[in-house]
Amino acid sequence: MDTILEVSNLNKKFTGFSLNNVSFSLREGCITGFIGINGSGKTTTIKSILGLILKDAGSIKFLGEEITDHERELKNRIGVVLDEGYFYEEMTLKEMKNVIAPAYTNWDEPVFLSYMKRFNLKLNQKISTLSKGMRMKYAIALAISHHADLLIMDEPTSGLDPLVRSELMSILLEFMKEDGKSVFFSTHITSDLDKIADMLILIDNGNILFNEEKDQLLESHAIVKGDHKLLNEQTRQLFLTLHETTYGFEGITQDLQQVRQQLKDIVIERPSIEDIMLAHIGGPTHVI
Ligand SMILES: Nc1ncnc2c1ncn2[C@@H]1O[C@H](COP(=O)(O)OP(=O)(O)OP(=O)(O)O)[C@@H](O)[C@H]1O
Repeated sequence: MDTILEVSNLNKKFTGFSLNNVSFSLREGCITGFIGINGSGKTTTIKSILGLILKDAGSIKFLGEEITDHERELKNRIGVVLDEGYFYEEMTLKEMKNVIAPAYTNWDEPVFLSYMKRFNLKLNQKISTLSKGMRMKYAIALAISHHADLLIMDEPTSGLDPLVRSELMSILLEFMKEDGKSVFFSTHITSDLDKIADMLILIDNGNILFNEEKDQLLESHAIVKGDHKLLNEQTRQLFLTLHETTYGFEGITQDLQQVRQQLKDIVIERPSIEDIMLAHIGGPTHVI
């Protein structure tokens, strides 16, 4: 599968926070979830990719070309949905569209109008009167009406109810039906990714901790529960995180084969993406 976007050694320093040699690549035809807790660096990474903040160092290649060298041409092929919708509140949806559309050479008005209809959005409605869900749908309609190959979204599901979140997931899956499309979206609501993500990238404190296929990640990790007596210095090493009480333990392992060999009478369960994320950043898993 071809690489659509390649981020190499991206560095950005703020007082008290830095992106440290952030490197990852996005594959064509994949939905990639960019996960991490609040303040881990997701927005900073996305804004650096889009040139909305100036990176200190690093390279960002879109389809093999340095993005800053062919900015206008390459950005024509990227659709963007940002956390703070960069809209003028007093404008109507039509007026705002008239500001945005000319920036894209491939703008497709009939496609835009079909999304408006489908999302039940009125062109003469003011931006300020949109609910959060409607605002998100409007932002998506604007982002995908110029035949973008890559859709980049920063926390698109934040603040949305489960119904709208699930609608959004369906829209993304539909967008992916056409050949050569890719989606990169950041979220801390990892349950949104259970059904739709192909790849997962975890960032923590400005460092990439993993960039792997979702199914592979779910298969290579397991929740293990057992009697406290099974734990010793050696068996403890088999776990990424471990919660112990006087009665039992619960841990997440990446080495199930060794766990099965060394620990008997254990219960093994499938972890969620959230369990895996928290295990890698050293946060709490379940409370026993
Ligand atoms: N312009 C800025 N100046 C100084 N610090 C900043 C600036 N922008 C972001 N930061 C800091 O960088 C860190 C990472 O922020 P960022 O918004 O990238 O995290 P995030 O993973 O997107 O978080 P969230 O999920 O809460 O949106 C935070 O500590 C934030 O305060």
